[in-house]
Amino acid sequence: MLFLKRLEAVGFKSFADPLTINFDHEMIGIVGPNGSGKSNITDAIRWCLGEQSIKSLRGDNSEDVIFNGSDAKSALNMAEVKLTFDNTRRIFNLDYDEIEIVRRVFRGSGENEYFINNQRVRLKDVQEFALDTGLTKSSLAIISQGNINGFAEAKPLERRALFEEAAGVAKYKKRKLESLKKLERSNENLDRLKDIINEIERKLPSLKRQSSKALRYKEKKDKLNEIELSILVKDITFFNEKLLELREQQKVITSEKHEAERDLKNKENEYNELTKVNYGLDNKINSLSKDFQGLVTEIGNLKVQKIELDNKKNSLKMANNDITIVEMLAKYNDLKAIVQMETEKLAALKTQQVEDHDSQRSLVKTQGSLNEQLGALNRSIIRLETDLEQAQRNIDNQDNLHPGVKNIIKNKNVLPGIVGLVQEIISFDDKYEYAMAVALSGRLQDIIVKNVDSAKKAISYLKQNNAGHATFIPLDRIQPRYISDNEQFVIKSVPGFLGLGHNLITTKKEYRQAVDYLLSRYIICDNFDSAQEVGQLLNFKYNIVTLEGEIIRPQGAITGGSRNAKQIIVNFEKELTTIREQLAKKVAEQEAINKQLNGLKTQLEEINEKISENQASIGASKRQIEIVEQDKLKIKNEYQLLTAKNIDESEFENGSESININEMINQKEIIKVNIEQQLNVARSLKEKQTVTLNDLNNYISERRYYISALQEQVGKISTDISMLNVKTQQDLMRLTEEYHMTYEHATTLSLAAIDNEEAVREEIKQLRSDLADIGNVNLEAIAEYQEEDSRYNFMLKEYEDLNKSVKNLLHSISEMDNLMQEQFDQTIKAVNKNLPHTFEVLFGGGTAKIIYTEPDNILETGVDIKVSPPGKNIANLNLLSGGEKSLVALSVLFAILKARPIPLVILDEAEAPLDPANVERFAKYIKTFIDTTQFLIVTHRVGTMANCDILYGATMQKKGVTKIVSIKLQQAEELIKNIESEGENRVN
Ligand SMILES: Nc1ncnc2c1ncn2[C@@H]1O[C@H](COP(=O)(O)OP(=O)(O)OP(=O)(O)O)[C@@H](O)[C@H]1O
Repeated sequence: MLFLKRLEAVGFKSFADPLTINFDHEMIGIVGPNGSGKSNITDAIRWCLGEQSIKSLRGDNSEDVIFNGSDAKSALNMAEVKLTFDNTRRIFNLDYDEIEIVRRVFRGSGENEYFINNQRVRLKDVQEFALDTGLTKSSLAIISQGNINGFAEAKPLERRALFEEAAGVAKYKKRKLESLKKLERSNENLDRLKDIINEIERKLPSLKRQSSKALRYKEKKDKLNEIELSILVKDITFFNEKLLELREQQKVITSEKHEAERDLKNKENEYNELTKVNYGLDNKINSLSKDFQGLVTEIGNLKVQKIELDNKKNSLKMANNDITIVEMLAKYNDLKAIVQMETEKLAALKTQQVEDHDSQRSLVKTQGSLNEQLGALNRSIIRLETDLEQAQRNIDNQDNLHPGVKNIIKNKNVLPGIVGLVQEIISFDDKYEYAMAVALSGRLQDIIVKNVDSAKKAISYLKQNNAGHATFIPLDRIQPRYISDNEQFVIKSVPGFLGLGHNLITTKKEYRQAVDYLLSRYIICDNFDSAQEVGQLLNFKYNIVTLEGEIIRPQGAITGGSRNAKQIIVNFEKELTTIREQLAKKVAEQEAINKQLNGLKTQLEEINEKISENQASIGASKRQIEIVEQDKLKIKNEYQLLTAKNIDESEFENGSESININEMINQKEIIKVNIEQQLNVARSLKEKQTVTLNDLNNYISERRYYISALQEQVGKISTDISMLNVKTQQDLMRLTEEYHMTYEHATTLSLAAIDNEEAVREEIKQLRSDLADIGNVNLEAIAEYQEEDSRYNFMLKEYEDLNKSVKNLLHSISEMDNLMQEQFDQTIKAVNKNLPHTFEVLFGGGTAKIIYTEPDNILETGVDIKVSPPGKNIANLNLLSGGEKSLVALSVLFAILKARPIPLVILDEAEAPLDPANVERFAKYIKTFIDTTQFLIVTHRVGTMANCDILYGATMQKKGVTKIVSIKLQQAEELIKNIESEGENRVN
């Protein structure tokens, strides 16, 4: 039978050159001198079929099979052997007519590669294949000179292996061994799983308790959180609405209060004016009363005088009077002098009066202009107050800020380390407004924070609440980069260079680093020409900004055009401060004018008093003149009466009109009536004004009371606002700290509806008390329990599966045992049937029998062999000669081949110990098996060679490199002769 079709090798042992041997015959002989590489062919076949024992391949390590180099050829780095089998009889369980097996090994890595029909396979696969060929270490399919006696000398158990191989149970045994190993591993795993399951079972009940307690806690806590969050949001919303309402109320009441205060002021002014008028009326009434009384007295005096004169006249007429004329004249002259003096005094008083009136007019004029100024000032103050309110509103609302920035600033109190915005910490001269706006463009709303950690927290806050984004400048991290001293020195001399950006900013010491960081690489120039010059000097390396707001960027890009400063830097704080300053200035001006007006008022009062006093003095002076004139007239009349002539014609220009006392009395009466009328008018006026004054006084009291009530309300609202602010802040803080969200974000959530707030608050109380009752819980126990429970179930399942597979393994082992036992026993029986015959053929008589050492334990029994060569009775195989031992082994091999054919048998000088007659018998007998077995025979024996179908000669034409050539029997015989004669020569 043709089985092994071809062997190809390169680099394997002495096969340095590529070698191909076509085994196209059933009985192939290989001949050649010692060391020519014949046995290397057998080694190559075994190695290719997965032989792992390097010792049996006559080497020390796996790389020893690679060609090591010789005088003729240097060493190779790889060995490769390829075997091509005929598989038309499907000896290999593969659906191919031809099977190629390749093995390679590489020097250095020692790595082996296996291929079956060009498919890379594992060693195990190739070894399974080898079992199908029967060409394994322990089989009788490869018999060499070295192990031919081994069969006879082996122990029964070692010999059993050979029959197992022949019975084809070796592969089941191998599988059984694997199954047993697997069984052992599975049992170990079962123990391990049992331990784990026990451990989990111990832990699980306590974990379950903890988990269900934690679940109860969590359920209540979640519920509490949910409704508490709703309540919190509801409260904040309510507080916000209430705050709006209160602020509106406060505004309305404050404006009402202002209105009332203005009204009060007007009424107080009115009251003061009226009081002043009343005071004037009192003076007038007093003065008129005084005049009236004076007139009454004068009229009375005149009447008495008239009576006296009438009496005197009568007595003078009756007797010589004693009154000296001289005395009368003297008296008269005295009175004349008094009149003279009094008239001069009167003239001086009138002059003074004119002057006082002038002063009074000038003061009134000044008062008028001051009042005008005051009016304008009041209007400015109202305007500024409105602006102030607007600025404050802008600050409160912070509408100019980006949403992210606004959110951070709003929550500044709950976020750590927030310092403020860039726009809040800087100030600079107004003339740099455009330049700074350009230099800081986009950075004004950067947020300065104390450190990187604060920035991180703020960013995660923004992320968590989806509240926009912002840029942060951490003071502990930023590193300003400055323009070098040399460069500064160069540009300082350029006319129009104003300074470096950071040097033109005023800020607190602690923010200096941030300002330097933002502006230290900006150069400020007064116009574009100087900016251009600076740029050229520094090779356009830095930003250069002009006062007009043009900017030359590094590498020369220019931005410019018209701008609106107000739109550039919207700094409400600054605006607020400016308005406050303006307002303070106007209020100071208002106070100064009020002060001036008060001074004027005092001056006017003084001048009015002076005028009234002067008026009174003029009146008194006039009255005095009148009285003295009357005295003069009296003397004149008496004189006339006495002397019947005028006292002094020159003195009495109206001498023709004699003074008539009656007439004087009449005149005085008329004046008196007139004064009386004036007095009545003044008194009734005063009465009316007193009523008005009282009314005003009452009104003023009422207004004051009303204002203080309003003030009280404003105070109360302020307290309420503060309280609400505190509550809102507390709730917002809880929202941030406990729920990690902003109010705005919370309002976007779908929260539990609160229909009955009282009930919900009651529920919160109940939940809190429930939670307190539950006490300490381990929330992680929930996940732990779930994990452990599913681990437990998983382990149980594993345990069951493994248990099942153990049972399956046991079952298949027992099946394999049965199969092996049956197959083994059948094979032994079949071999025993053939052995007597094969024994007899090879020994030329006698008999042999295979026996079990433990017939009751076929599965493990050793195998012995009883032989009886012709005429001999042998108790022990060791007693046989070397040749006999070889013949026993060969007869068993042939018995096996008869019982169960093996496709390939390799015999490496197996017949060497036999004598020529036995060699002949041996070779002829082989011939009877070639229908079912292919033989590869390494031989030196002519008898064998003569029976081979083809002979190959192994030579080493190149030193150390085997070459195989096909030779004829005659050439082989000559070759053998040469070898033998060379051997004899060496011996001689
Ligand atoms: N790795 C190797 N590299 C080179 N040559 C090797 C290597 N391994 C073995 N050889 C050579 O192979 C030869 C042995 O070959 P082999 O045993 O096949 O000879 P043989 O023809 O069977 O000899 P004999 O008739 O004495 O049994 C030796 O010369 C040995 O040096």
